[in-house]
Amino acid sequence: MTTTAPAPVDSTTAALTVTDVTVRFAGLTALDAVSFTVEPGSVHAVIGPNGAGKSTCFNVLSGVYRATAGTVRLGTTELTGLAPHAIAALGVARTFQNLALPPHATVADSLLLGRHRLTRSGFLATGLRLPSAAREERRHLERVREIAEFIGLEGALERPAGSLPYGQQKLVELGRALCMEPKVLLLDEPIAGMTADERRRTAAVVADVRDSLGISIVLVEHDMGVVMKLADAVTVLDFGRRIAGGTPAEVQNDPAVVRAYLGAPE
Ligand SMILES: Nc1ncnc2c1ncn2[C@@H]1O[C@H](COP(=O)(O)OP(=O)(O)OP(=O)(O)O)[C@@H](O)[C@H]1O
Repeated sequence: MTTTAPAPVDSTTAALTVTDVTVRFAGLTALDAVSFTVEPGSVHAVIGPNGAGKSTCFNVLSGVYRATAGTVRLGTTELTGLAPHAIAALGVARTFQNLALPPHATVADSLLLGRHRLTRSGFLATGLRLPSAAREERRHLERVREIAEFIGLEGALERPAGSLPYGQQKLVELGRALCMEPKVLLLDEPIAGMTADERRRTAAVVADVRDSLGISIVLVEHDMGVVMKLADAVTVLDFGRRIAGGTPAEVQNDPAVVRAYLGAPE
């Protein structure tokens, strides 16, 4: 579905390693010593029934919540306890479950927001319209165009992002995260609320992000069909604990997973 793929990130992208992460909220253990590894260039789904701890896990990875104990590392770089912007700057980008696009900004401007941390020219150089700043701006716009093409929205660059159908707005969000040139992309229910067509299109883009760009993806998703089709590995949570992990086929047949989903007695 894509024509021009943006240049791939370093194919030796590091693994994202979650080790014994525990998160406690007053009296409640939302995550209990959870460990898993997101292999470079893979789609790793985190699933589980309602209240299992998926969002909490996502929020720890993106730095919104601080783990009570345990570590998160990208390669050898410690991410534990860093602020969200610092984690993003180290190459872990996220999308949001609810749309977080400025309502009147064009698609191009929305994508450019993702380039912000990569912008070198200072305020003064840009303000004075120095040639170096102009060159840099051209480079960013070129990249924005490539990424718009990658997500299939090159024809919509000058349209207000808020005027697009919901599924396309979600793709703009994904594109904005890609504009950060991440090593790992955290996707929080990327297809929730979409039509069947939008779901198919988004799933294809997500697969393409892995296959063409080599970016690792952590996918928190309720739609089992999509998880089973897209994921290379699955971590299953229930009541804050990791109850199973493996390939989609392995976890699907795991009695603990079946019990957790069906609520059958032990
Ligand atoms: N900020 C918070 N303060 C207190 N408790 C929280 C907070 N966030 C989550 N929890 C609790 O932690 C547990 C895990 O919630 P979490 O939202 O991570 O689960 P989930 O698997 O994402 O659920 P769902 O599928 O319903 O979104 C729940 O019991 C929830 O009520």
